[in-house]
Amino acid sequence: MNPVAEMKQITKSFGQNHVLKNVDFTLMPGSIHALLGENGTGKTTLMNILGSIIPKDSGSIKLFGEAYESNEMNQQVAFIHQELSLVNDLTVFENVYLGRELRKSFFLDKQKMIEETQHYIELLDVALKPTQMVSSLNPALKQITEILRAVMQEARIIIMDEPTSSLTDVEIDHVFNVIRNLRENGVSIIFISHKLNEVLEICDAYTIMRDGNVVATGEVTPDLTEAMLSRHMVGRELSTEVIYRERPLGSTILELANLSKEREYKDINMTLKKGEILGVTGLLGDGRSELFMTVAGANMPYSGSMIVNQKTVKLHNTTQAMRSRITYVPKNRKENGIITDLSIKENMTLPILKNFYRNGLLNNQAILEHNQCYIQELFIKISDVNHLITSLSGGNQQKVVLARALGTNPDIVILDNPTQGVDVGAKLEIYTLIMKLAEEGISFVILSSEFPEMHNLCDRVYVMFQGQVRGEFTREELNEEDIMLVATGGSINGRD
Ligand SMILES: Nc1ncnc2c1ncn2[C@@H]1O[C@H](COP(=O)(O)OP(=O)(O)OP(=O)(O)O)[C@@H](O)[C@H]1O
Repeated sequence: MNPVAEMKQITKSFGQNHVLKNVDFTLMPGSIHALLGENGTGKTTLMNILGSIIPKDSGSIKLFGEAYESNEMNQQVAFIHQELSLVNDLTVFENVYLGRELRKSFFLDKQKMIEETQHYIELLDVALKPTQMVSSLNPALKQITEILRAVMQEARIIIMDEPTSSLTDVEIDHVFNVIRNLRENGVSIIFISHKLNEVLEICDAYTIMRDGNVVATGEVTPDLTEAMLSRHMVGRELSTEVIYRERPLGSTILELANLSKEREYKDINMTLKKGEILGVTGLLGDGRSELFMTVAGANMPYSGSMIVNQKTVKLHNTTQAMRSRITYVPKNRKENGIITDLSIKENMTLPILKNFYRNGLLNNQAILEHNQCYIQELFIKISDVNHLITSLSGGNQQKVVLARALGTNPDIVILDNPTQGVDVGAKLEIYTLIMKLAEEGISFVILSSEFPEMHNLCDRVYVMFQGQVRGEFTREELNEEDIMLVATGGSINGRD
């Protein structure tokens, strides 16, 4: 069998930053191939070259056996980025045909487009309708619509950049079925991911990059383990110790009493203690993000009461929340977390910029020192803080967003999906920092779908289902099966 893509000795630099140093990458037909590596190691850059989004500096590429210059567009290679490019206000078939609509003389041939879309929906065996509005789809079906678009463009190679990073377990299964279906139809998939369990579950082959080089490549065999993959990724053995440390907790710092918001969440009663790390989990539609957006002053109006530091507060906006020393990192960094037109420095310090004025002038040195502290604590890979935030890799952008939140000197930090796109080693570093700050008395609310994340960090976990709290687990009671049961509407031993 001949490879469908062969990249040889690829190099790429951005200024003085030599990102790819003679990288070789081979993709076989009908293979699901994982591309792995720490944040900022060059995975997206390599794939941007294969997908002809940016040019290489040197090296050669063969596609389907023929020499290929990456400045030519090639419909046979599709790149599905983390931030999906669908138009919410259009239907599935309109999105699929966007920019290449079928016409009958001067008019759009809607009927034909709907029929063709339906044909491919059946081929992929998914529960979609061509005429459904994209805005009504859950994240998994949006991801699948992107895949549908790629397939209908006759793509033979589909690059997926962390396709599951904002999906729940049930949705991931759904997307995986579609990916397996594509493999059966001879499509090759490049699967960029930091979730090593998923790599072992679905991939046939893997390539691991470190610092712009390929350090390992091979087949996914039954004896391959997550530990083996992560050792290659970070170049050392990663600690398997749980980061959680027993410690005394303070008095209640946040109390939510009968908090309700129509169609989002109902009768929420929760408490958070000083220095506590509280997990809140559930499945799609559980209402946890909406609830804590309210607590962060970003989702009004609500009924019920909120007591922060013994005072009843009525928050109307995020500035008021910040005054109550509540800070918040939203999920979906690209849409809600970063300001793309601003530099790394500005993104890191924006909410506290006023603290750096001396006699009416901005003290740049103080900003740099503040930033430097977090760059070191969170191991952020940055060549120049004055560069645009978008010049950073996804995982490093996420760390900047975390640094911004922690830099506001908060009492309560709400983190929604905090380690989205962050590599395995860096995750542990973030958990270690959270634990250290909790020991210093900062309280955390971690909204997460990842059990290992909660197990590493949390003192207590609330489980939500359809906008209501349906279970509360102490650390001793934490176990994945019971949480899943409650998250899907069940109850354990008669408990609700
Ligand atoms: N357009 C750009 N301008 C300047 N530097 C860039 C640009 N794109 C990427 N880089 C740099 O190239 C390096 C590799 O980034 P890349 O996005 O390829 O990493 P990655 O392995 O995909 O990381 P992650 O897992 O965090 O997504 C980073 O140091 C990044 O800052």
